[in-house]
Amino acid sequence: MTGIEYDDFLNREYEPDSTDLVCTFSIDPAEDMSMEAAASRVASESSNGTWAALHVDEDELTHLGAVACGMDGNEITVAYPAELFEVGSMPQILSCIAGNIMGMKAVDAIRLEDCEWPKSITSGFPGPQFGTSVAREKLDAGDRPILATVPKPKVGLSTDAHVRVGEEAWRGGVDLLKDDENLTDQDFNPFEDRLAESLAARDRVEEDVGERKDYLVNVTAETNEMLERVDLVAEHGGGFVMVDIITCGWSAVQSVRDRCQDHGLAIHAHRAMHAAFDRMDHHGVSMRVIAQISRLCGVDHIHTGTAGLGKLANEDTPGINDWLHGDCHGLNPVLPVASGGLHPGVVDRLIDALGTDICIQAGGGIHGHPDGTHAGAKALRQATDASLEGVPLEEYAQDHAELATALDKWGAETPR
Ligand SMILES: O=C(COP(=O)(O)O)[C@H](O)[C@H](O)COP(=O)(O)O
Ligand SMILES: [Mg+2]
Repeated sequence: MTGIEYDDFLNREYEPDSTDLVCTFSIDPAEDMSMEAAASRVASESSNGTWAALHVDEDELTHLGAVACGMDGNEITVAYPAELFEVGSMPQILSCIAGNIMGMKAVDAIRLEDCEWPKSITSGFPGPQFGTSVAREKLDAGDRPILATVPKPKVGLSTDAHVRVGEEAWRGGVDLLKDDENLTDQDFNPFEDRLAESLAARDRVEEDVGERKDYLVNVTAETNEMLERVDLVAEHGGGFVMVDIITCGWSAVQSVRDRCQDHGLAIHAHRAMHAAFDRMDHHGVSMRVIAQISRLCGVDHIHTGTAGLGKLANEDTPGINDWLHGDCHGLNPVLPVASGGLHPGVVDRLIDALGTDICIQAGGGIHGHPDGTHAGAKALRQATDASLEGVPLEEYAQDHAELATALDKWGAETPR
């Protein structure tokens, strides 16, 4: 028997091995705490320790205890043994690495900034079924960014109006119609009517324009209901579902991912409520980690911001997108979605900042076009084509009237 105390969770000499989950936190220790004291409490509470000294078999301590092993300024590194984690359970992992420690008195603030995921953990998760390949497997976008639009007003349109807006946008050149995060199954626009009528319109447009189109229908609901909605999407011939991944929760996301595998459906992840975790730069869970978790759970698209060119608070969009595109023990890459305040006049800078393996999503930047949705969609497509051809937007606009009108209205401003 040996005693476990906080000091047992601190070892500056420890070198994480390839099976450890290595997490980087930034912490503000409480006034009376040294960095070491705070770091050891973080490692203890997030693995197998508690506030009181315990008397246990030495093996239990060494096998399941996390180790605070790095300290650099206010950043600490904590290594977790893989055996601490249940295979394939994102809720269980988060109850460790982003659980009680978020509210500890030992720290005034703590933020989970980044994780290095070992194969022993990633192999318990499916990862994306399609990821970036949706551009070619489900759509005809080739190597250009996928273009998507969300009808506005975000809720309140009747089913007919919603479908009409979608049809105009598809015909104008966007690939994907998307529901907004708070449109699900309300009386003014019931889920199944909207699904059936939107997909019927999609089929008509595809026939006429000769390009594949699809619909990101928001299936978000209580989990069993959500799975039924996923089945309905497959029955009606849809290729994608959209899920509000934070508000419905990780366990529900895992269930949806399983069901989508049965039907060959791709998952568009909307991140509404993420800012409750990631907006503070000194506390919470970073968007980078939320994106990592989402990839493990198997979403195909995820919103990662606009590199400062849109309406929402800024974050490290290029860094997150690089991670989503990069290798992660063979999991498919995820397609990052840039959304929030985008319009044709910022598309050139967006592609410069984020490359072409992205989805560009615009709501107001299409439907707010002075000549309406069809012209707005054309302008977004023209801005994308111009950027890929390396032609300045103003020059391209000389013989593309819809883009010219959009640039007259919004210029290159980034909205607030
Ligand atoms: O409705 C929109 C965009 O509409 P618009 O194009 O009219 O601004 C999206 O839900 C949010 O912007 C998502 O933001 P994020 O991608 O940051 O989660
Ligand atoms: Mg929205």
